[in-house]
Formats: sequence, structure tokens, C-alpha cells
Amino acid sequence: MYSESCAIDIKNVSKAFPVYERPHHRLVQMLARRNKRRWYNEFVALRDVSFSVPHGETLGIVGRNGSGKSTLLQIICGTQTPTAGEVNVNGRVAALLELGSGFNPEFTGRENVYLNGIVLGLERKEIDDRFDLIASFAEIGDFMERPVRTYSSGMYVRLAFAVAINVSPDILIVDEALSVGDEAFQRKCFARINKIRESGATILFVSHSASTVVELCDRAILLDAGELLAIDTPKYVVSRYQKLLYSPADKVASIRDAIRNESNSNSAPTDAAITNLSDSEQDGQAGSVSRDVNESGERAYFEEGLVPKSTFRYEAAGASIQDPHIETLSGKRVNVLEAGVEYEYVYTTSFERAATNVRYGMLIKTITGLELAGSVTSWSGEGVPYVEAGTLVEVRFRFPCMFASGTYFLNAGVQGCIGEEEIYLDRWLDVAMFKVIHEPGKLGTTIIDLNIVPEISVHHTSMAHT
Ligand SMILES: Nc1ncnc2c1ncn2[C@@H]1O[C@H](COP(=O)(O)OP(=O)(O)OP(=O)(O)O)[C@@H](O)[C@H]1O
Repeated sequence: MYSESCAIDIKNVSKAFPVYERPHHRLVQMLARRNKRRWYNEFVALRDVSFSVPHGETLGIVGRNGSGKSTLLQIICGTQTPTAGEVNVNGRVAALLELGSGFNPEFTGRENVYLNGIVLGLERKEIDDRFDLIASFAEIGDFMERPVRTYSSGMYVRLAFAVAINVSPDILIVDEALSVGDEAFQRKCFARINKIRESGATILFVSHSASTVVELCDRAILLDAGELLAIDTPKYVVSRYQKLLYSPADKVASIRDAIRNESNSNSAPTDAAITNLSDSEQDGQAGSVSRDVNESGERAYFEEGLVPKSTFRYEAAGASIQDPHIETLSGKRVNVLEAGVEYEYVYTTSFERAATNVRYGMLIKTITGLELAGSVTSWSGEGVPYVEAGTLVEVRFRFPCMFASGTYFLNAGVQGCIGEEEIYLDRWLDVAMFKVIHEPGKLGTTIIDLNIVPEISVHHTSMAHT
């Protein structure tokens, strides 16, 4: 029985595609409809898939290429029909599927926004009200008035994303689309996805990035060759996915069986049958140990266009933060950093009103919004006792760049008392961003690189001598 308490309910869904050996067989098949002979073979893209997604859950979908992820999403969106099984979707679905689907290439961006909005169940007036928001989110300028076929893939994704996340979906489906586009835009999208999530929407998220699935999702499913092999916590599912992904071809079948049996046994996840890969295997890294870091950060530099697009300022109350940036210890302004080197995150606060018990804070986040590290200048109640109106105060946070190569975002905030109550005098999210340069010899994996020193020693056991 379909339950309204679920956003999505999939029961025994299968999908088979006809595959014709020769192009003209398609025509022969059409003409010979009543004939018993079949001019095609069936390719089964999904076989007997069942699962349900409660309202408000963020479900990750992982699987190797061709495992059926896109087909499943298209069935949920209604752009493909299942060959067998039942699909129930409860709520307004906004989907970001593969490039090429969703928009009519001959229509302009504006026309497509209206078309999509109407398909998603919005009234024309509602689309009118949201149009400026969508246009400013998409950042495609005059291209809004040009046919979508003239767009670059980046522009296409920007517009598709802008529509999908500005129509207040109950269910948001994102198929890997975020990997197109620059990091600043990706951050902006993740910030918006988090807001949609917080508002109680259900999210289906297909990604090849293990860390993103673990970070964003409440649960995940693993598809392989059209079969749902596992549904469990993101960490559990991702470890099985990686095991499949990196196994030699002759081991795949036995690993599939082990994952299936393990899932079916309904026991608590155990790593006895499936051992997690080491991080270096996951990232395909091997390489030699290298500890050569340039302590001065000489290779760090400043890149002009590295400006966040997701900056958000809370209403200021008596102070304003200015010029947040990063410097090397010798005072060079940089935003592309060398790993393993110390830098300073600097900003100035201008006080329009006098404040007491003043404290400054900072935070470093990933593209997806994971809060990695932060600091404050003092504990609550122990801030600078009094700052006069008209004062400019510079604050410097020295930090070691212990991050893996990638892009990161910075917050800044000043707290203090005006009167009795402690409040944020000024607070900015994603006020600056920086990149960390890839260091080929570095062995650290994931996000934080603690410069862990590995050591291997070989011990001969008694068995080795027999
Ligand atoms: N219209 C079609 N006709 C025939 N086969 C198809 C069709 N659409 C998809 N398939 C096949 O179904 C299988 C599943 O495809 P699908 O695109 O759903 O996989 P996926 O997991 O999304 O892959 P990827 O990660 O590469 O995008 C693939 O082998 C694909 O070739």
C-alpha cells in the first residue's frame, strides 16, 4: 500500500530497453508489430528495485557507470516509464537531470523558465514573482533572451539549477549536475540545497563523490547492473561502492554476492566480508613519501576572480567587517595557498557604535558547507571590555594550511554587547574563498592533512620460514 508518509515509494520497478543489432531492425520491428518475431534484444537497466524515501530525507544514490542511476531518476521524475512495478511520488518534483533534458533547445532561457515553472505546477504570477531571483541566481546575463541551444554546458546547468531550486520543490533531484561549473557557483548551489533540505524537502542526490554523499546524505543506496545491492547509512553504502569500483574484473561477481548477502542478512553492518579500502587506494594514489614543503609559502599567489557567489551578510548592528583576506606571514596577499604553510586570515572591523565584551570569530568550510575549523579571539564573557565608536580594529587569525587540494570558504563574525545583550555586531557567511594547490607528493587523503607519517616494517613470522 502506498503511504503518504513517504515522499517516494518504489515497488518492484524494472526497466528494459530494446536494443537493435542493426538500425533498420527498429523500422522492421515497427512494421512487423503483429509478427511474433522480435527484432531486438532486451537490455535490462533496472531489475526489481524497491525502496521508499520518507519526507525530509536526503538519499544518496551511488553506483558504477551504467548501473541504472539516471534511469531510476528519470522514472521517478516521470520522463521514463517503468516496464514493470509501481512508482508513487508525493509532492512537487524539481529535477536537475543530465544535460540536454528539461529544456527545449529552441526556446529562450526566459521561455524555458516559464515552461519549466508551469510543468512544475506554478501559476504564471508565481513565476513572474520569482523570475528575477532565478535570473540573478543563474548569472547568464543577456543569454536569458537567447535560445538555450546557444548555451555552453555551464550556462545550461546554471539556468537549470536556478529554476530547480527556486520553485520551492518538495522533492529535489540532483544528478551529478553540480560537477559542471566553477567552485563558487557550486558552493552557492550547496548552500541553497542545504536551505531546501532544512525546509523539510526530500532530496535525491546522485554523486560519484564518496565524501559528498557521506557528508550530505541521511541514507544511501547502491545500484549495480540495475540491481539495488544495498540501502543503508551513507558510510556503509559508500564503502561497498568503492570496493566494487576498485575490484579487479574477475572479483566483481563475488563482491556483488558478498554485498547482497550481507545486506540481505539484515545483520549489523560488518566489515568482515568487505574490508574498507585504504584511503590511498580510494583516491588512486600511491607515490613516494614527500615532506618537502616550502615553509614560506612562496608559491602561494593571488587569483583575481576567486570571489564567492554565496556571500551572505546578516543584518549588522553597530559594526562592519571590511576587507577579509589571507596573507602569507611576510604580508603578501594570497588566495591560492601552498599546503603545509602558515597563513593569516585578516579582517578589519569598523565600529559605528561603542560596544563591550567584543570577540572576533572565523570559520573555514568546504564547498558543500562542512565546517572544518574555526576560532574565536576569546570565550564568551572574556572579550575586549570596551571598544569606542569610530574605532578600526584589525584581527589576524594565524592558521596552518593543513587542507588537501581543493576550494574552501571563510566566514567572519564580530560579537559584542550593545547594552546588556550579547549579539552579532556583524556577521558574514562565505565572505572569502581560497584554493589549496595540489602537491603531487603529498600522501594525506580526504580533507585535513595532518602530515601523518606512515612507516612500514616487515616481520618474518615462523610460518615464513617453514
Ligand atoms: N534508451 C536506452 N536504450 C538502451 N539502453 C539504455 C537506454 N538508456 C540507458 N540505457 C542503458 O541502461 C544502463 C543504465 O543507464 P543509466 O544511464 O541509468 O546508468 P547510470 O548509472 O546513470 O550511468 P552513469 O553513471 O554512466 O551516468 C546503461 O547500460 C545504459 O547504456
